[in-house]
Amino acid sequence: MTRVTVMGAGSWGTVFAKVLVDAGCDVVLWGRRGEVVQDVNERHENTEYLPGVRLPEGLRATTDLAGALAGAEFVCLAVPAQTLRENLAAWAPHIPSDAVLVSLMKGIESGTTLRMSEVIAEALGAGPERIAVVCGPNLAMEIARGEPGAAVAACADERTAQRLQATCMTPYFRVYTSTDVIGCELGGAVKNVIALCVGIATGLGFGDSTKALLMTRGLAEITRLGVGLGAQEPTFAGLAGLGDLVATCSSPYSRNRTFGENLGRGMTLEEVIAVTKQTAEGVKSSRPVLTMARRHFVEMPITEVVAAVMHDGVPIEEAYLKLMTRSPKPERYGV
Ligand SMILES: NC(=O)c1ccc[n+]([C@@H]2O[C@H](COP(=O)([O-])OP(=O)(O)OC[C@H]3O[C@@H](n4cnc5c(N)ncnc54)[C@H](O)[C@@H]3O)[C@@H](O)[C@H]2O)c1
Ligand SMILES: O=P(O)(O)OC[C@H](O)CO
Repeated sequence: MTRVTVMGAGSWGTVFAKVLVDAGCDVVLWGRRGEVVQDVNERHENTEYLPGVRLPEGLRATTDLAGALAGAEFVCLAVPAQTLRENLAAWAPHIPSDAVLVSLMKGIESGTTLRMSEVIAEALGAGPERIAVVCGPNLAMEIARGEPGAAVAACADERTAQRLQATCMTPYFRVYTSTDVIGCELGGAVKNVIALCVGIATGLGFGDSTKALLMTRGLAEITRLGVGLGAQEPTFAGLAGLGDLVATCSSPYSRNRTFGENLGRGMTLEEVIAVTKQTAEGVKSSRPVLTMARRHFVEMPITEVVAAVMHDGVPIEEAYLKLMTRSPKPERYGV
């Protein structure tokens, strides 16, 4: 039995741990809070994050860091992107030196503009053959219910990607491999920024034509950035690109889309932050994504207005006008 540790007992960490148990692994879920851990162990539920979802009895949860990580062959990381570096500093002494480190996260580190795999490499000094990511259209609640879903397991080393694929495939969760770590991570992180914009449009009362416009042009700017940073263009037509963008921008389960929708409905940024209990990665990631884009001379107009609304106090009406009154140009997809 493959021994896997999942670090972070929020929505996705808990669901991915369930997937791993269903795939036949020996899984330990590490959480910070005793009450969540107790809930998982005693009631087989994570009431706070996934009310009503029955978790497998074989899933063990713990707050004991050393015990959780001892003997892990895969360590899956599912904490908010902006907390990863400080967490890894505390976890590092307990992580087995040959464990594969799997990012389940979809964010870009503020300040450094690093992807999660890059933060892992820096913080743990691990080589690319030990660092993988899992990305795709995976809304926690839907995968938790066993609805058919799929993801991409990406690693620079194809054999590691294949090992990871074998570790988390179930009859309801299909996993493909890729060696395009950059493309998968950027697809996952930047779609959150586009979903914020789609949410704002939804909150303003706009319909499917506007949403399709934002998703299509959003994919164009994600692809431009990705290719500029060395990703493979076809990745953005796949599960980690188009797939995740469509799922997130369409789903009322998406925290990013919901965050934007609340803003579009007229709540202030402070009010939306106060009612958002789970992680909406696009809010903080919008700024470092824009910084990367500028550094690489990539135009990202949707990201630009989202970052302006989230960080510079620009009113959404102004942002909307700015997007719609850009200079006329031919339609271009990708670079
Ligand atoms: N929820 C989904 O549907 C989904 C799907 C795929 C990927 N993801 C990605 O997974 C990552 C985690 O998201 P989530 O949905 O589990 O978020 P969440 O908000 O549901 O849970 C976050 C977890 O991290 C913990 N946490 C918060 N601050 C922490 C800190 N400083 N140190 C340690 N732990 C801390 C919380 O207690 C909680 O257990 C994000 O990058 C997200 O984009 C989420
Ligand atoms: O709830 P969100 O907006 O973080 O999106 C969840 C997943 O990333 C969808 O694939």
